[in-house]
Amino acid sequence: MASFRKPIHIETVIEKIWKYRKSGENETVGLKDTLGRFLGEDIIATTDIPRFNKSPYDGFALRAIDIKEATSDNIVELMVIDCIGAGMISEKRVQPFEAIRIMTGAQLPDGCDAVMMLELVKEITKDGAVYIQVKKSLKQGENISFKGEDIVNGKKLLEAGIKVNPGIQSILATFGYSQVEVKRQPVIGVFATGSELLDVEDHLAPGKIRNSNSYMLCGQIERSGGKAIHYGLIPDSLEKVYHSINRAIEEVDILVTTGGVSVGDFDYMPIIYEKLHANVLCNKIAMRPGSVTTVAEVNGKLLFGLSGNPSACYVGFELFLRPLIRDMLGSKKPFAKKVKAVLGTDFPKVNPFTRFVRSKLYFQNTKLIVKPIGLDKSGVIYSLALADCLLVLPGGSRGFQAGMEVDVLLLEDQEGGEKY
Ligand SMILES: Nc1nc2c(c(=O)[nH]1)N[C@H]1C(S)=C(S)[C@@H](COP(=O)(O)OP(=O)(O)OC[C@H]3O[C@@H](n4cnc5c(N)ncnc54)[C@H](O)[C@@H]3O)O[C@H]1N2
Ligand code: MOO
Ligand SMILES: [Mg+2]
Repeated sequence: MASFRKPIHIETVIEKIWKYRKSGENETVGLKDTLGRFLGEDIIATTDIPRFNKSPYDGFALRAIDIKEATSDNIVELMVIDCIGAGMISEKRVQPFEAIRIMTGAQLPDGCDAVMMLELVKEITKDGAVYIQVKKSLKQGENISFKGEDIVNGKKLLEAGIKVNPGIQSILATFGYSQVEVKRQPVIGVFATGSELLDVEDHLAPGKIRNSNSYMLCGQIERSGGKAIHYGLIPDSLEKVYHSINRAIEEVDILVTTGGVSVGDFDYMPIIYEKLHANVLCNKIAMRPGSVTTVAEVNGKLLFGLSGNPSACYVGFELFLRPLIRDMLGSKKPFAKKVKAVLGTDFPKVNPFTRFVRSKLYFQNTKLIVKPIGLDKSGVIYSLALADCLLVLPGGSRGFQAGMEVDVLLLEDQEGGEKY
């Protein structure tokens, strides 16, 4: 007989699971392998950037004072005494009315305080010496990239827990990090349970469907920064599911199952939690979809029983597993980022539980508009492919009208939020 389950609030679930979160350890990886990883250490500048005053143009380094009066009617001639490219240093020092030919990126020679672009001067040769004819003046400091203008030595540039993007890889390379401390990726095992399930390569048979949740969950785990172990399928068999879970739980930081958590005859997960002597933290959450999301703890490890219904499974992962994974990766903003948007269409359906509607964001002039996408049923999959956010509609007895301001949780954002 199905037992009554008391729904609990999302915040309470977070509080309960947060007690079992584990801070992730660090590991060292080569710089090329850091993309998408999370920094395990703060990154502090160890030099000024640029390291020296340098030329941003191919041109001539000169003294601004010498060309102060230069105009097209008053051409000033400077003698060119040297030529340097990036990586070269001039040993010469300019005297009045002298210049040094300089290429982009080369260190500005001592005594020079401005750079004139090549295209703006005429070069001539007189008595075997090269001169430039200058037709315009420059201010002191004009056309120079100054030492430290980008980054000052000693500045804290990036905090541990930030996701590495290509720009961060450029910083790491600049400061000589051939090896980088990153957070170890939490390992999350995924089992799909259900006798109706087939593998992707299997031919369809009457009453059967292909397992899509495992692939979706592994993708969600990887999008969150974790490492997924795809354990495959288990039919609805108490013994098989129990033994598979018992074995796998040793190999992972968190174990996720989909299916079999509701009250059906073949929904064995509740009995399996008992058999595992698991501490069930929740088995009904005041949310839609995903109300059957179950979380249990076995010897300090979390076991998530997500719904078999694909959309409920997806939402359960995003609300509870994503923040846990991000937290283990050292993120100070482990939750999905929440923004305000304008509801683009009426949503009359009422529900006592908070609803998370797969939706899409649009810009309309300067306004951010959110519209539900696809069918709002927990068994559907198409909306998952198209959604870039979850529209949050608080539970209650009234529907929602177009034009109302609503909260939206971003699915693809990488910065995150401090809470829901
Ligand atoms: N009498 C009641 N029935 C149901 C209740 C309830 O409260 N009382 N809750 C409903 C809600 S809400 C949900 S959500 C589902 C949860 O079901 P389970 O978590 O037990 O999942 P299953 O029964 O195993 O499967 C549900 C559905 O999802 C399909 N499925 C399962 N696994 C996969 C997979 N890996 N890939 C794709 N699709 C999958 C499965 O074939 C079913 O159609 O229970 C409601 N019932
Ligand atoms: O637990 Mo269900 O997800 O509301 O369809
Ligand atoms: Mg079921």
